[in-house]
Amino acid sequence: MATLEARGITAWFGDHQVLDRVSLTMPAGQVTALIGPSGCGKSTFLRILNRMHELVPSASLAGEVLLDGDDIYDPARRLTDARKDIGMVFQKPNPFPAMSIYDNVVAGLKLTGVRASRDEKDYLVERSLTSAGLWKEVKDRLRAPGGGLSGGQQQRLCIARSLAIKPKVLLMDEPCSALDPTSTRVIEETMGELQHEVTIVIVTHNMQQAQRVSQQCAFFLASQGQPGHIVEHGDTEAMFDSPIDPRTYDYVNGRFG
Ligand SMILES: Nc1ncnc2c1ncn2[C@@H]1O[C@H](COP(=O)(O)OP(=O)(O)OP(=O)(O)O)[C@@H](O)[C@H]1O
Repeated sequence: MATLEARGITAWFGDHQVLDRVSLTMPAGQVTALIGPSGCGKSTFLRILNRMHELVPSASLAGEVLLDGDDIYDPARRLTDARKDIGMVFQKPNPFPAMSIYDNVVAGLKLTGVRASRDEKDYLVERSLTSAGLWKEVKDRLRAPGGGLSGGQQQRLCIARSLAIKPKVLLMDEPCSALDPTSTRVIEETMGELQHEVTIVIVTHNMQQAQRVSQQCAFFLASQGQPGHIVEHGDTEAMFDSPIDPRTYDYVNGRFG
């Protein structure tokens, strides 16, 4: 578990500036929700937090991302270290469909250069699936393909896959938007339990979800000619009950976006 701090993040795709000097502290052991209308740069910001932004050829950025004080963009740090410490779960569950549930969970180990014995893997699979709230449902069919699970189970499998490499931070980009309400509830409960072992940052369009799962919240906005920036951030309860900026009030009350 670690505190993630973005300082003065400005981002471009080619000459299109999409973020302007975004600074935000995402405290250890808490869930931070990033909210705001479509296109205001939430996903771009999230992808900057684990160095995925640089995978887009036209992308560039300025600013710093500090993980417990260490800049993840420091040239002396390896890219794989940032990815190992800061995991990501995407909108659409993306397990390897033909691979077994077991192998899906341990799939990230090789990629990050972690060697593990059979016993260690067995332990890691049970631990990660338990943390992701999926163990009881799959413990008798660990050799069945991951693609055979329901959408909600697949998303929890992806969470387990991320947890297996023991990240300090877990980034979640609209993790429930492809799921039904029951699966959404299960993922939200899982997040509540996970936050004691990993710092969570979630992008969500669902205001009720932001209120249910997060303790911190940041409202992003982009407007004509103005790149995405944070209008207001702070305690989730305060942001929803007594926002300072009228645009935050309008957004959290469903008046635009
Ligand atoms: N790969 C890309 N190449 C060029 N422009 C991009 C790329 N990805 C995003 N953008 C642009 O960057 C801006 C911010 O997009 P981003 O996806 O970060 O916003 P968002 O707030 O996450 O939106 P949504 O809520 O719809 O997912 C948009 O103008 C978008 O068109």
